[in-house]
Amino acid sequence: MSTRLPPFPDDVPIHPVLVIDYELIKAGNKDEIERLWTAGTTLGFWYLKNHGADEEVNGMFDVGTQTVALPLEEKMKFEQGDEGMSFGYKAAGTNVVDASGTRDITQFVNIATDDALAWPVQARRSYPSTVNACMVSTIIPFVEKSLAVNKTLIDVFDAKLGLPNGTLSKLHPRGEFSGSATRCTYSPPVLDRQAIGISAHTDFGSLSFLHNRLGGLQVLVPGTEEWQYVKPLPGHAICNLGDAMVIFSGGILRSNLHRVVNPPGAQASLGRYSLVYFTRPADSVVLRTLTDESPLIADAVAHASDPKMFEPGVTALEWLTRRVRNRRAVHQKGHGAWLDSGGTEHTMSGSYQ
Ligand SMILES: O=C(O)CCC(=O)C(=O)O
Ligand SMILES: [Fe+2]
Repeated sequence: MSTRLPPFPDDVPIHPVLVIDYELIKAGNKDEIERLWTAGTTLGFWYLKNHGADEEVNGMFDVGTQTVALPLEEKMKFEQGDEGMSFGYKAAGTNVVDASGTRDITQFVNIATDDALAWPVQARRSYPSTVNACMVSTIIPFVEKSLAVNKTLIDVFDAKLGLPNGTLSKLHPRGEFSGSATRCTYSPPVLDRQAIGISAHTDFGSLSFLHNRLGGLQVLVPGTEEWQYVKPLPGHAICNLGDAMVIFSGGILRSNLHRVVNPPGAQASLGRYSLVYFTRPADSVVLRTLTDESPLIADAVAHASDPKMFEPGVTALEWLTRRVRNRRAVHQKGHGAWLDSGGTEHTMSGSYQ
């Protein structure tokens, strides 16, 4: 599927995003680490090349395609439900994309890392047959690669934030239940209007390892109200930081608003598949700023305009559940649930919409 896609047009504005070389990061290259730090503290997005997961990523796109092709009735047996459970199948039209209640067009399946690592034992829930059939050949290898990449990157932020070695890593322990998951997404082509595939959001957890073939992803350009495309580059992942890292770092790190709209130009006629691995803190981790662990973070909080923002007083599981639940269409009577579906962008950019 990857070689014959229509090209991303060259006449739409694209946002400049730093390219980080994973091999150089692993080798401890100081300049590359500095560039990763710049990316994490300015936009919170970067491309990652040489991540070594191409084969697993290609396999996962096939898992996504096969799962989407199942009859809806079959997929609905694994639906997430309306109470904020993030694992399982999410049917198109079950979320809203704005305060007036417009339904989404995007379906996805989220596979819990806890289930991949416990396989064949069921840790969190069951999945469609296409997921089960590829667990050993494709999903577990993809999860292992993603865990390794994200841990390496998180360790770099740990050191740059002045935290005692492994502080952030300990908040993401492999042996404890978490919201970490693999997501295969599909949005059908919409040719007659500008459609929102995934509404404006910051990611809920710590670090996302995203793989795109078609355009459609846009970031809100910091300090403006303008959305710009992030152009998919072959072999390059797109990484972005989530709310938990903003909170842990007292706002030093950025979790930027992004959304998915129609792919641009000739790409608009194709259905859009994408793939993300989300690293999230253990369910029981209380989201709080690591002030006591780092003078740098303590200083950032001391100068923050709204330091209370970084003490939501909830666990990672509660944060995730609230954000997932409150975008479900069923909860949108009045505008309350939509307004309570946001993340750290409320004070970080002041431009949540
Ligand atoms: O599909 C994409 O490009 C982005 C997906 C995304 O932002 C998400 O699933 O959180
Ligand atoms: Fe996202």
